[in-house]
Amino acid sequence: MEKSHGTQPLNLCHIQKPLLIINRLHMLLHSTALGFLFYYRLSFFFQNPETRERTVTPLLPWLLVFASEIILSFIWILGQAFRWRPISRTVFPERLPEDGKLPPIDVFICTADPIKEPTLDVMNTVLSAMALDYPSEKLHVYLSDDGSSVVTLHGMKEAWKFARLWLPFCRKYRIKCRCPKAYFSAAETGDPDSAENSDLVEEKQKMKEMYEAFKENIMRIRQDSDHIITSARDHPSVIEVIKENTSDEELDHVELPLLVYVSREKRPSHPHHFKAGALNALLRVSAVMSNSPYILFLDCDMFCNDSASARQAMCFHLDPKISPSLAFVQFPQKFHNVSKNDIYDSQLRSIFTIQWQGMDGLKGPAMCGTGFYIKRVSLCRNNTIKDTNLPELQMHYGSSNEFIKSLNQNYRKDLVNGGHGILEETHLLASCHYEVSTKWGQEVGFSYESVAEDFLTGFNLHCNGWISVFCNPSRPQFLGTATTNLNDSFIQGTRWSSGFFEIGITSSCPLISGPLRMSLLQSMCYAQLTYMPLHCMPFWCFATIPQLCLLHGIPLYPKVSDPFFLVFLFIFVSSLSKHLLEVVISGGTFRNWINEQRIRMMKLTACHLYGCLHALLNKIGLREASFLPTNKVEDEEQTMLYQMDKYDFRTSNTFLVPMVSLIIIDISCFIMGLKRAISLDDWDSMFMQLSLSAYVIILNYPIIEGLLIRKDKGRISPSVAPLTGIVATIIQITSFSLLRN
Ligand SMILES: O=c1ccn([C@@H]2O[C@H](COP(=O)(O)OP(=O)(O)O[C@H]3O[C@H](CO)[C@@H](O)[C@H](O)[C@H]3O)[C@@H](O)[C@H]2O)c(=O)[nH]1
Ligand SMILES: [Mn+2]
Repeated sequence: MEKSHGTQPLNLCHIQKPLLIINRLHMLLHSTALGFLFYYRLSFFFQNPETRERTVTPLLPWLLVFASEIILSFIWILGQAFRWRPISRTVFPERLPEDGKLPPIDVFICTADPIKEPTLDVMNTVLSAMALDYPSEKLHVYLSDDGSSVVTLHGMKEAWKFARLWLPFCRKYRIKCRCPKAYFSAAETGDPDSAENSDLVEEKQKMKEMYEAFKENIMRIRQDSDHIITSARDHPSVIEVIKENTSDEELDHVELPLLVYVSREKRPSHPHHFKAGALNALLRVSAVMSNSPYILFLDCDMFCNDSASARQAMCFHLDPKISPSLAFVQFPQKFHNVSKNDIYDSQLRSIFTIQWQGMDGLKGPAMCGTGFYIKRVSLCRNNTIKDTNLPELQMHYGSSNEFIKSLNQNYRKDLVNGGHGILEETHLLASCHYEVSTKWGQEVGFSYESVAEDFLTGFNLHCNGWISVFCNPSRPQFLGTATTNLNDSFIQGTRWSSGFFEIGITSSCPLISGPLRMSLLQSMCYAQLTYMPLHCMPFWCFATIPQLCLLHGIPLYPKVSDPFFLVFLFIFVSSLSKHLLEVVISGGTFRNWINEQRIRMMKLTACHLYGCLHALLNKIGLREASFLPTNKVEDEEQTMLYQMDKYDFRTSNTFLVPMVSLIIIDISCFIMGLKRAISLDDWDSMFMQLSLSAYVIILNYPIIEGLLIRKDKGRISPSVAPLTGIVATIIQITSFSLLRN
């Protein structure tokens, strides 16, 4: 086996043949049906004006519904690019060269708020990263603290002390899950059975006590520093290499990765650009310290669940066939706190099964901010500038000559022995004015143009000819904290929609700049993601226009006796069943499918709408971009509701009002429409519209339940009702006057 590397491949790629065939067949059938639909809609305009008069359908609703169908079909066509060539990959880490030949890795973890992101959990992530199965002299862990909190800094020191005990334990017993919290709380971690090994049982117990002590220390720091208030928005930079000596000789000899605390300078006068700004500061600071050619990015809520990820990523980065153009290896985001029925689709199933596998078969998945190993040069290096042109280099990268030297990959500082003068340099690099009139945030590092910094940065890399791969081994490599309440899901969903849509309305729009710089299919994938929030427009139309027309007896769809009825029926059934198939293929259930349809509808009504609005307002300068971190504190009551599949409606009225108004309109139109259909015996022409309203009502049943039936804390507060009543009435009256015209 030793000799085999070099001859045997480090990774393999398989095309998912059956899925590919099903997908393409479905594309053919569905698009044919869409063709018929367009024919039906268009022929309306060429009808003899006299007959049109008799069909009593006014032009406006017909145009609105047709426009919605066009938008939906357009996004559907873009989405087919994900389904064109799905692939999967296998890796063979045992074929990697010996440890001495492995390249160094930096790990970047970022945290922003010690209240919303509990220090103990952040430290668990830090520990799991320090304990990656990789030579420790080649591993450097950096934590960026945007909250600049003493609790976090002291927490790091405690984590360092605990790592001295924890790492040898993990190495000795080859523990897979090296996040202590997860290891001690899980019933099953996939690790060697302790029943077989009495040493392990004993040591595990001891280790658990040590962990409890570590936990208590962190709690104590928290209490002790309650009175120290640092402003997260106004503070100098703090950079510290964590190193604590003990009196224990033996422990002092345990080899640990370099651990660095970085809190960049922040001043109200300078925009800090949220996470992207924090990551760029880390890129610079780490460049003059360890300057590793590869970097693993982690959010503070995402721990390493398998210590093997670094080696698995290297199976791609060290593969001579793809390595020169490979920018990053993306692992899926998986979550430790997702319930079986997953009512908020917190696991983002579609993205991490269907979409990323599909992009992997093209030029590689988009970047998702956490859980990826990237080549440093792909983020920092601009090959068009000559190494000797210092003024131009400084215009690009800023004034630090040390940083510019680091662009030469062989540059490395001996930090363990002091790294003379380096700490001063890092303060310059982490200062808030360092980036002023440089290319940071534009051509260098993470992009500042969108709050979905990861997505845009990945897109730019693909535009510049880089590729990426998606590595999805059966054991989750990283586990994060998913949002498990409506409020956080909405805040996150709004941020993503606005971030994505922002990109769609800039000059770097995937539809324009994409096809010129990457393959057509790859740019279609990006375009689908950026324009996906636009779904809210057709959705709002479909959930109001046909219903209001129903109320007024205006038919918008073919009669049941018309052959075109079958076309519409087919399109509806075909898209629902394709979604069901995709859910089932990725291990989901019928229940998951319904829940996904449901939450998708809720998100469309509220957060995609606001996302698009925010993006437009940001664009014209009427609003300032914001990145609210999600809440990672476990709330018992909320977790209980989530586990019981009950929506937690304790969210802002701005989200609730549109959702509830829509449902009120639908119900009232459905009842009146039904009455009308019965009295006039007009089923034939109104059947489609009746079914559509029924579908919206059934799917949104939890909202009705939350409004009228539930009595627990998570119900929809009755105070919303008057407001929604007003909104619903206004919509109905305007529509009435419009339709009568
Ligand atoms: O000003 C800020 C704001 C956030 N963060 C960090 O950014 C990370 C992600 O924030 P989180 O609140 O967990 O947001 P999510 O919506 O869960 O993040 C998803 O979406 C982001 C883009 O919107 C990506 O960057 C993330 O990787 C992806 O997991 C966390 O570690 C935060 O500490 C900062 O460092 N500085
Ligand atoms: Mn998160």
